[in-house]
Amino acid sequence: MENESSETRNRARLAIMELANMISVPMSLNAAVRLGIADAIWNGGANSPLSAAEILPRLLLPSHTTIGGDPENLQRILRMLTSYGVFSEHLTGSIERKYSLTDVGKTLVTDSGGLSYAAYVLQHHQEALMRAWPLVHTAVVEPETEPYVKANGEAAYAQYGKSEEMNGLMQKAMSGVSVPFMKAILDGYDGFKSVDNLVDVGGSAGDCLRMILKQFPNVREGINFDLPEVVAKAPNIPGVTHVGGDMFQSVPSADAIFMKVCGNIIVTRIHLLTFLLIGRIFISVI
Ligand SMILES: C[S@@+](CC[C@H](N)C(=O)[O-])C[C@H]1O[C@@H](n2cnc3c(N)ncnc32)[C@H](O)[C@@H]1O
Repeated sequence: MENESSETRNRARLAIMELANMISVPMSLNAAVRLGIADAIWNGGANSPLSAAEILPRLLLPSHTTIGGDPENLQRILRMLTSYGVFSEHLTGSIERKYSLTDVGKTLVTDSGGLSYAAYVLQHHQEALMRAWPLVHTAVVEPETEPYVKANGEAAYAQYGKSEEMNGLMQKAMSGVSVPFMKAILDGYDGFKSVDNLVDVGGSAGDCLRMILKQFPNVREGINFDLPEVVAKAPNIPGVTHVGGDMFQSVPSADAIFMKVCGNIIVTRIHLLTFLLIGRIFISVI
């Protein structure tokens, strides 16, 4: 082993300690969302730098909070997330630190449609997922059963289907991520202009189809295909038919197939899916 006092060893020890404590970053982010810090600072577009004591009365504190909250602990969360680019810290002569939102922080601000990335943050830290993370090592030694199933007794989507709360959070998270993403896609992509009917496989609440149909009136029929429990909760969208089923069994036919997935849940099985499909396929992975 190298000399323990060398610069390289010092940096390595710090790096491993930072990694060991890394959980504090997403947990602080989760806390910031639960408290509604982004909307409080945004304050209808002002985004003026505010101290922790000024932010505190604007937060979503439960009604039983008698002491009005703790500004010091709030500041710890603000400083942690400032290190990761969510907030900007302002030191203006006084010793009081003030915080505004960066572009990253602004993704958590609720828009006029009630959406933001906040639900995505909450969805990724819900209790069932948090129970699975400490079991990741078992995916190596006992790969037959995935950690989520070991922790919760069934697969994630099966569980979402039974729980209104989990299903609702999933749909809200997907809408929050997909609406701005689809705006960006539709700004520069015109591949739907010769499509008459389109099926969105794993379309969740149908936001992507709604936006495609609005921009491309030539798409006369949209089929939002997802698990039966998911489409049962999807809203009515003119021109869109919700169809429930399992994509690994079959998918409804159409001129073209649209598939937007976040992460690798479905991508790992896309090779199987492509055998089931006929027609043009538009796959987007973010
Ligand atoms: C990560 S979400 C993506 C949702 C949507 N495409 C978007 O980008 O906003 C994956 C979607 O696939 C759906 N899904 C998962 N397994 C499925 C299956 N076997 N058959 C049909 N849909 C499925 C889920 O219910 C969920 O709505």
